[in-house]
Amino acid sequence: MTAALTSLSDFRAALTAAPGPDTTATAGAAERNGVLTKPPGALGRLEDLAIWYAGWRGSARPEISSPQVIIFAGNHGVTARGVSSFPPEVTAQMVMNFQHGGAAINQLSRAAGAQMDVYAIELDRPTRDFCEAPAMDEADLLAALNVGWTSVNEQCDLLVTGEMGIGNTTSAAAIALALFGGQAQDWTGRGTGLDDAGVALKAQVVAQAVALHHPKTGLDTLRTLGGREIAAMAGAIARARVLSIPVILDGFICCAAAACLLAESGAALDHAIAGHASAEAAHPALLSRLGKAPLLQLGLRLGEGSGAALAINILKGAVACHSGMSTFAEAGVSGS
Ligand SMILES: O=C(O)c1ccc[n+]([C@@H]2O[C@H](COP(=O)([O-])O)[C@@H](O)[C@H]2O)c1
Ligand SMILES: Cc1cc2nc[nH]c2cc1C
Repeated sequence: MTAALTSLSDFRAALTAAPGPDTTATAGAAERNGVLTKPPGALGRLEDLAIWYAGWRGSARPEISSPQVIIFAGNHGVTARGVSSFPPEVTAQMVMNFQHGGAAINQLSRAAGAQMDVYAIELDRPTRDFCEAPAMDEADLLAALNVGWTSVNEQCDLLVTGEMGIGNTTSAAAIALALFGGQAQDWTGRGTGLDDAGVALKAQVVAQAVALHHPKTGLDTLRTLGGREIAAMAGAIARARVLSIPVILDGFICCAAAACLLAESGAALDHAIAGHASAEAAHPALLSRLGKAPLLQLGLRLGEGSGAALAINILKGAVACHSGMSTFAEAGVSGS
């Protein structure tokens, strides 16, 4: 089992020191891609995906056989301000639903052939209302990062992190505002279904929180404005980076977690792609700040890792073509 980190500086150091992709495998995969039985470029983005995946797995002809989907759940003190259209008890109720196999992500994980794990993190101890105080202290942040860090199956060959947390689009909007600037309205959306008046109130909450803390680093942004499930996603994505396990990012909240890592290290997300653009209004802008183009755009706004889980099969398709197709020479097909 993965050992827990003992300090935030250990976390930073591990993230910064993580190795990049295997350039020999990348070059080998690019060469193989050039001789497969198809017109050059005919598989479009699938070709780039397969070569990228090959580099991270250290093999010019890789396979995807063991994806892992991990769902983290947390509760948010800021829900007391009326920022969500659902009550906070839904977080724990949905955790039960995940555990009984009844949620969308259970079905999508099964359809993708993925192992699915669920971590409910101190649901009866919500983070503090970040309009009044930092959401977490350093010990809370480290504990939540460690839930994610230690949850990654070292044998998996692809990771999706998803979340459940009523109120967490407020937290994600505050993180985006703190890291990327602009106006609170630019990052504030409807979440589970607020009306216009609700969105206006939520934007005030987001502005107030960022004005109170204006954090200077990615980890301090996570601590002051984040939530436990958001920190756990960051911990898992970072652990995957250290283990060279490719990651598919999910919606607005998952990308806010990822953005905190990017603020710590410019190469922190090189092992990650964007599964989809969610219907949360600011998600496309957040993806562009991460430098990621989404694979899917289906109008999803569920969270739970749902869009990323759907994208597993696209990546599987890319890698299956890359590794399974015959070359022109093998198939006796004439080249151009
Ligand atoms: O993934 C997204 O882009 C997304 C967009 C809107 C809502 N959600 C989900 O809805 C919950 C947060 O919405 P809210 O309105 O309570 O902040 C949380 O459980 C998320 O998983 C997720
Ligand atoms: C029912 C429900 C399911 C969810 N799954 C992720 N976020 C959610 C929010 C609600 C409200």
